[in-house]
Amino acid sequence: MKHQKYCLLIGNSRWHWAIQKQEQWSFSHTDPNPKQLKKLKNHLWKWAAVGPIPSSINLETKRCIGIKDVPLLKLTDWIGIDRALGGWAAFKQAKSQNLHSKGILLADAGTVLSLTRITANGEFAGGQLIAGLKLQRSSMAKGAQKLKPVCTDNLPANQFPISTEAAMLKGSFQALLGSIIEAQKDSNLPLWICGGDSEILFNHLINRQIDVYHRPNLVLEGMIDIDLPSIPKPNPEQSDQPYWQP
Ligand SMILES: Nc1ncnc2c1ncn2[C@@H]1O[C@H](COP(=O)(O)OP(=O)(O)O)[C@@H](O)[C@H]1O
Ligand SMILES: CC(C)(COP(=O)(O)O)[C@@H](O)C(=O)NCCC(=O)O
Repeated sequence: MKHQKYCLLIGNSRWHWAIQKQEQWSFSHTDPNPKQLKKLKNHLWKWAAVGPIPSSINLETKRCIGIKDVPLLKLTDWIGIDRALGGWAAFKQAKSQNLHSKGILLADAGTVLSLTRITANGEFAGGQLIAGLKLQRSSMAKGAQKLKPVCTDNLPANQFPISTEAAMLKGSFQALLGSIIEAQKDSNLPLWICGGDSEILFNHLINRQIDVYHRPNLVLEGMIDIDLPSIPKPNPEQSDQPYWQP
């Protein structure tokens, strides 16, 4: 089966792909791989980056999504494109289900946990940035003499573990969970959550009487939907375009 087109978001930990097969989009998250990207760079439909772009590859600038392409109001030019796209996609989905009357709060649990507030009118209204789960754990190991890198992702069930590693795992997770719960309380907005650590966070959030919607691939969904004035709209009749699977 041929892949008609794909989108790439370069994150700070991983590369995130949306791949269209026939009429269906699927999503995949890979380690950065400049060699593979070199092979397919001429076939990318749209791309965007908040992480490092390999210097050896010239990706087509007309296919790069910028802040100006995202139809939210009051966006700053320094906000991460992943926050803008995720916020727009969440706002659009909320609006289509009539869940946007108060606005929304987006939590993107990536390398950095970004909290992004969007008003009922679709305006960017600030947020918070917190070191993400892996980053918290690696920073503790780097910055404290007696803390070693954690070797597992398994979250301890015990709220107050005895071992150092389990305490690091639990503490970093609670830092994220607590930040999200507190921000949701402060904003009193429905919470949308996406990103690499969103599933485990969602599983802990659903029991907390919070209005929470889990859409792990919101940023890629935003990329698929966004119109770029510089590139033609896809022709659904044309199924023999070049393809590549990450
Ligand atoms: N295979 C994986 N590789 C790296 N991080 C992963 C993986 N699976 C889940 N994660 C979690 O995802 C988080 C990074 O989220 P991700 O959405 O990949 O970040 P980014 O968009 O910044 O590249 C990490 O904190 C980590 O705990
Ligand atoms: C906050 C981020 C580092 C998150 O990146 P990620 O963890 O998703 O790779 C990124 O959105 C970014 O570089 N933002 C620029 C600053 C801002 O949004 O205010």
